[in-house]
Amino acid sequence: MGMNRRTLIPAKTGARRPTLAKKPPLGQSINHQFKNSQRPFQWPPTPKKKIQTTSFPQVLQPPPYFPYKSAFLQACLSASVLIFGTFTLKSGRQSPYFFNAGLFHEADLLHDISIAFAQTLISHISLNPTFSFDILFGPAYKGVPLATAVALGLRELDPQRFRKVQYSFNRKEIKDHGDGGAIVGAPLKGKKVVIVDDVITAGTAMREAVEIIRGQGGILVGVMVALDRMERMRDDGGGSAIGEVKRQYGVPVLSIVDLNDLIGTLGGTVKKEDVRRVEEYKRRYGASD
Ligand SMILES: O=P(O)(O)OC[C@H]1O[C@H](OP(=O)(O)OP(=O)(O)O)[C@H](O)[C@@H]1O
Ligand SMILES: O=C(O)c1cc(=O)[nH]c(=O)[nH]1
Repeated sequence: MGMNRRTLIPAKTGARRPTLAKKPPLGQSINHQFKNSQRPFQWPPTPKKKIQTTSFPQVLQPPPYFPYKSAFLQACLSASVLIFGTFTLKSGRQSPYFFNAGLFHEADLLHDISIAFAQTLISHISLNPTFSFDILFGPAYKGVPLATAVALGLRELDPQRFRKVQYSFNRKEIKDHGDGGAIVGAPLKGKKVVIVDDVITAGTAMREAVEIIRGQGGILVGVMVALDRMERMRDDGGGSAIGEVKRQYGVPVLSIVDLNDLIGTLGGTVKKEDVRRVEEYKRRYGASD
């Protein structure tokens, strides 16, 4: 999100898509793989009684492992959500790779990302049982379908617990007619808010989203992105964008995957030169604190 959006510039030679040996069969979603893996998914436990809110008073068992991470990366590569070339980012940095969440534009893929996000949040809750939230907030634009989809993904994985989970998002331009205003969806006032977005790079979009949420009377309790690019907030050094958000707002920052997960998956699927450029970029802008 953000008003000073820079142009996405593909390389002169065109963005390169990774070559995959085999596209996962249609319908073999992350959830399917999760359900059919050797160590079956044990989340959620069947609740004994109906819970109307998204508070988590009891101690819950964490999922035993996280196979959705690699399944999610596979889905990203298959759908060319992850591309290689030269791209100008919102921060102005020239990146050798780009995560285009706009390409999760088919029901099957949107379902995959919604389940991966939901599993990420549920895993966090299971390890931090006092954590609670009321509403998901998706910063315009790419955060909009993501927050909406995550609400559905949570409801799918645990309908008892998440059937009342809410979502909202902002308009980049304030509407002056009809329903008007800058926020669409459930009101934020007095609610505990989790931001859902595609990536965090330098953290500018997150800070902008927090301003909007606070301006609406919401209380930020967490941040969740599909990809943590593990970059510094400032070009000239200092801590990571995620670290700065954690320190500044005192909230957890979750990601389905991060740059290290990504690099670990690239071998054999993309050109060696692309991997080298990503590693070089990481040396220049990378931070993990
Ligand atoms: O951490 P940062 O350095 O702020 O960069 C990441 C942000 O940049 C992109 O948003 P952008 O404003 O480009 O727009 P979009 O969602 O409308 O595509 C992306 O969707 C993130 O929100
Ligand atoms: O930093 C950005 O602007 C950015 C990076 C990325 O990988 N994907 C995206 O949509 N924006």
